[in-house]
This record gives sequence, C-alpha cells and structure tokens, in this order.
Amino acid sequence: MTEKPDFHPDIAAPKIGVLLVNLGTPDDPTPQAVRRYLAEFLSDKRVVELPSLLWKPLLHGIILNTRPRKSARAYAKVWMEEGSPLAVYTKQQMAGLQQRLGDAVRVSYAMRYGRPGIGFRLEEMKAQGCERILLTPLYPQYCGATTATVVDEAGAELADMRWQPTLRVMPPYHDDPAYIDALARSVREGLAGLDFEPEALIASFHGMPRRTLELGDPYHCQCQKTARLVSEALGKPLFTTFQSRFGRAKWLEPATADLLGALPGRDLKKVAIFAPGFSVDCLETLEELAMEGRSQFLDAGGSDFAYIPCLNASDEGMAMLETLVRRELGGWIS
Ligand SMILES: C=CC1=C(C)c2cc3[nH]c(cc4nc(cc5[nH]c(cc1n2)c(C)c5CCC(=O)O)C(CCC(=O)O)=C4C)c(C)c3C=C
Ligand SMILES: [Fe+2]
Ligand SMILES: [Fe+2]
Repeated sequence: MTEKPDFHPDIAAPKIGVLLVNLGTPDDPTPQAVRRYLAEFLSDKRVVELPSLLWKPLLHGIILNTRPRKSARAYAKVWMEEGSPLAVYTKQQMAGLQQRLGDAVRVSYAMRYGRPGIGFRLEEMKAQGCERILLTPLYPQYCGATTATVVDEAGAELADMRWQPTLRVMPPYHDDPAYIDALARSVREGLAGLDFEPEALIASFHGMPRRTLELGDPYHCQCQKTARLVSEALGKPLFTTFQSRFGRAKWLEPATADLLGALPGRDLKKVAIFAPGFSVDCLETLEELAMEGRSQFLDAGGSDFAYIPCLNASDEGMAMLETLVRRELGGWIS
C-alpha cells in the first residue's frame, strides 16, 4: 500500500447522511432571543413576499420592537426543561431515526433559522465522510415559504464547497399512504383516549397569504388533499382550517380561530383538533391551538375541547419517517 503524502488532506471513509430540517426556534423564551430568531425568519424573501423598501422599515421599525415581547411570553408557556418543544421533538426524531436506520447511515438535524444551521450541519457531515446526503425538510406539504427555503439554503452552502456532497431532497409527502396512515392511527388513538365523543373534528394547518395560492404555490391544494385522505381513512368528516394568521393581508380561509368561535353557535359543543402539517409540536400547536384555541372555543360556549398531539417521535410517526427515508435512499443503501 502506498503511503499518503504529507501534503494530502485526511479523508474520512465514505458514508450516507440524512439531514432532517425543521423551521427553527429561539434559543430561549426571552424577547432578545425571540427577536434574533424573528429577524432572521421574517427577513427571508420567501416568507414575507413584500418589496424590501416597504417591508424592512415595518420589520425593523415596528414588528421587531413589539412582537418579540409578546411571543416570548407565549414561548414561556410551552417551554420544556430541555428547551423549545420544536427543538426537543426534532432531536427525538433524529435519535429515533438513527436507531431505526443503524450504523449504515448518519442521521443529523438542522434548523432553517437559528441553530444548528443547515450550513453548519452540511460541513459537519461532509467532514465526517457523508458524500451522499438526503436533505429532508420536515414539511409534509410543499410551500415556497418552508420547503423551498431549505433547498435554497442548502444550495447556497454547497456553492462555497470545493468537494460537494451529492444531495437528494425528500419530496413532499402530503398524500403518501405512510403519512396518511400514521395520522389516522394517531387521531384514532387520540380520540380513543378522550372521555367525551367529539361532535366536530378539525384539521388545522399553518396559514399562508391567499396571494401565494393565486400565484401557484401548491400548499393549499396539498393541505386539502391531506385532509381529504385522512378523513377517508378515518371514515369521519373533517373541518379543514388555517391558523397563525400574520399581518393584514388576506390569508387562507377558513381561519381556525373563527371556526372554533362559531362551532358552539351551530350546536357543535365538543371538539377535537389536530395539526397534520406540523411534523412536531411547537408554539403554534401547544400555545395557539391547545391553549388559546381551547379558551376561544370554551368562551364561545363549547363544553369539551381536546388537542391531539403531532406525530413527534411516536412509534407511528417514526415508522412513517423510516419508510419515507428508506425509499428515498434507494440505491444508496441496501
Ligand atoms: C409571514 C409570516 C409567516 C409565514 C408566511 C409563515 C409560514 C409558515 N410557518 C410554518 C411553521 C411554523 N411557524 C412557526 C412560527 C411562526 N410563524 C410566523 C410567521 C409566518 N409563518 C411567526 C412570526 C412565527 C413565530 C412565532 C410568533 O411570533 O408567532 C412555527 C413554530 C416555531 C417554534 O419556535 O415553535 C412553525 C413550526 C409553516 C408550516 C408555514 C407555511 C406553510
Ligand atoms: Fe409560521
Ligand atoms: Fe387548492
């Protein structure tokens, strides 16, 4: 065997990597940390599609001086001992997937905004020998504001690399039988554990400006299809709604909060709600749905409210992720 000459860099043995990517979350439930996070998130042109000349003064003059304090209070209500729920559950998914895939694959996770960044993780995985990486945005429904920004960021990072890893991207899985089955199981399980029979079941998705639908973003259609397939799998009708409205523009409708406020008046006083578009529980599900949503519903005259958790690192959720990831790794692993 020939010796490696001194000038030759060390090269790790080739490996296959899977990089799970979620949205990101503040490091702490404090106004300062939330401000840092929101400044990065809301400066992304795919998230807020307004001309910079209009948006920058609004963002830096008003939003970043008011929203962080309010949002930090909301984060504090759901913060866990180990950190932000979104980060805690995403790390659990990484560990669960690593266990299921074994040593043949290295599983890591990154956040699109905040830490650990996509660039940091791609460099780290490459240094560990991952010459092939499956980039896995944890968004079942494709949206320019979420899925596409993950790919943009990975591409920007690759642009600076001499020796790029080969990248595959996990496609959206809004209608994948493995995902629909996992959701149906989790909802059935959630409903079976209740001490009341819901008269209405709601699937609440994160909202988007309505204009993005008119411009051709498939997000709305993919949410509708997920809801239809879950409803068929459960054999139950579902209300499909959109939550977390931001700003003054018209957003996708119906709004979750509006429906929760209206159902008791339609004599539907017992409700169960779940959030199929969120891979893990986070501020938007634990605070906005499970806390605020509950109050809105009970204040409007509802009698019983249940929030069914996201798939998180549950057995059914992890089995689904394993199925999707193994399929996309086809030809890379046996
Ligand atoms: C114009 C603003 C926003 C768009 C567009 C948007 C799209 C979008 N977001 C998610 C998923 C999540 N969003 C979360 C938090 C969050 N979202 C916005 C604004 C927009 N989202 C803000 C300002 C925040 C921060 C909290 C707040 O101040 O209200 C989260 C939770 C993060 C956490 O730390 O827990 C998720 C997840 C999707 C899927 C989506 C488009 C489809
Ligand atoms: Fe959001
Ligand atoms: Fe549609």
